[in-house]
Amino acid sequence: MIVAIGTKNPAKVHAVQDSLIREGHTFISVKAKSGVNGQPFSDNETLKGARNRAKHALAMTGADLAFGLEGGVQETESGLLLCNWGVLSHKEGAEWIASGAKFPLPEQVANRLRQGDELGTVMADVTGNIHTRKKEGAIGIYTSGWVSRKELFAHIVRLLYGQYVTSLVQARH
Ligand SMILES: O=P(O)(O)OP(=O)(O)OP(=O)(O)OC[C@H]1O[C@@H](n2cnc3c(O)ncnc32)[C@H](O)[C@@H]1O
Ligand SMILES: [Mg+2]
Repeated sequence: MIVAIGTKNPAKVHAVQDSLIREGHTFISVKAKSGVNGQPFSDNETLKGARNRAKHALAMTGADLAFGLEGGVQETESGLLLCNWGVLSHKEGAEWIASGAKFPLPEQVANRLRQGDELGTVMADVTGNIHTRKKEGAIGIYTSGWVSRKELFAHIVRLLYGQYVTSLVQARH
């Protein structure tokens, strides 16, 4: 099967490829538009970005399945939480969704986002490395490496793919 991934960000691409390594699929990664703000500010907007990326990746490649993975933030009473969403779209129209683990960003980082900066830019300033969003990510920095951005997306990928496999099993009964 051909599996598309709606991004060129290696943290996301490797999350898909490594998680599904034993499935024998062919992967194509394409820069797919999210159609939402560069820095989504709610669960809904982040999910919408993931869905748009999955749909666009399917259309751009003619693949059988496509992953859309999107990062955003969500304002809560306990601070600004990093949130991540994924959508897996099948060419026949079926779709599965899943979100990732959440944690609060430090207040000084959260305040820059509230003022309009993107997290990728803020993390580049904090770490002095413009590639942080493609590597360990904010989650890697603020957990001292205990959870990386790739691991976070890998969990979402397994939640999505597992739901897809379950639908195949159920279709046989
Ligand atoms: O190339 P794409 O797939 O767009 O990857 P991205 O890193 O821009 O990721 P998103 O668009 O999904 O994330 C929205 C914004 O949040 C940033 N971001 C999200 N999670 C991050 C993390 O863990 N570390 C650093 N920046 C992060 C990201 O750089 C964007 O500014
Ligand atoms: Mg982006």
